[in-house]
Amino acid sequence: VKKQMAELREQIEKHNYAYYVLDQPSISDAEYDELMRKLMELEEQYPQYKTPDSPSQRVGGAPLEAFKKVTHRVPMLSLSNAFNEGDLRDFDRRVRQEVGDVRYVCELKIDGLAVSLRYEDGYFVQGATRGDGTTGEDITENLKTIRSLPLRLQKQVTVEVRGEAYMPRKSFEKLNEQRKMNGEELFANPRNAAAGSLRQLDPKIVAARQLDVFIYSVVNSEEIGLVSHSESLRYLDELGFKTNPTWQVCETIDAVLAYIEKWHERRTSLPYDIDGIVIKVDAFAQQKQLGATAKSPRWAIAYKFPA
Ligand SMILES: COc1nc2nc(N)nc(N)c2nc1C
Repeated sequence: VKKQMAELREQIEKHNYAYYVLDQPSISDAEYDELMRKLMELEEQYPQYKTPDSPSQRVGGAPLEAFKKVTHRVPMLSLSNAFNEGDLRDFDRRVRQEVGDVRYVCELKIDGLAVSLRYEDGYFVQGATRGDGTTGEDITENLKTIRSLPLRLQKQVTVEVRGEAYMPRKSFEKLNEQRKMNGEELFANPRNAAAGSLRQLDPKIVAARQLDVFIYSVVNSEEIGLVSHSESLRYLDELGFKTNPTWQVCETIDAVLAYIEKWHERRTSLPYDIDGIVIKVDAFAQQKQLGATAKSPRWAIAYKFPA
């Protein structure tokens, strides 16, 4: 039975990955539900074979009294902003003055909320909100309900990663439909809906909100031996995280401006809200040279779309 349950977990997480990370369903919902039912029945009968990474942990346990506080070992900084081409050219000039020739990585800035996820030997052990950058709230149980968040990585590594939890626009519209029917106050936008959902003390409510997450950085990248941001993004894919596939290396600020133009036009075709573009120096050695202020990294900037 123990082996049968391990195989069931493996199978269900494989379908989970295909559906929620690759967006390519591998079995029908009915078959998936049947596998889940079978696993939860066996976990009822043989609790001794239940494991922390079991997909049954995603449906949400008992509501919490309150959220525990979490101190971030590496502060979660916020990005400084650029509002026009001049700001971006100033950023590029300053960076080149300090580090010489440089490559950037451009990414969509998802309009959600920053989260930090810790894994030990490949198992998800804790997830927290940004909070004030130093102290956040432990929302581990709520984050487990996000189907694209792996409960166990493809490698047995101890890693801390950061990303953006968000509510896809379809989930947002469905949620507000329901709230309208129940005469409840509507959420103003997907970002508020995601923040409000992750602050729920009852994980079962969170599970129903159909949140998602994009992972965009490895905190202990040096320890792991990664040398650039683009390499980290590939590493995150290998570990089984959901990363946003639209990132691009840009050798010049003109290429950055072109990327911004492209995604400013295309953003309504995305299934989630973005509020800008993030530009990062790719090489970690150069990021280190540029360092950070108390508030923000000096090797990255967020270009905000005009409201
Ligand atoms: C390096 O720090 C960051 N990187 C980011 N990257 C993306 N794509 N989106 C963000 N919101 C973001 N936020 C921060 C603080």
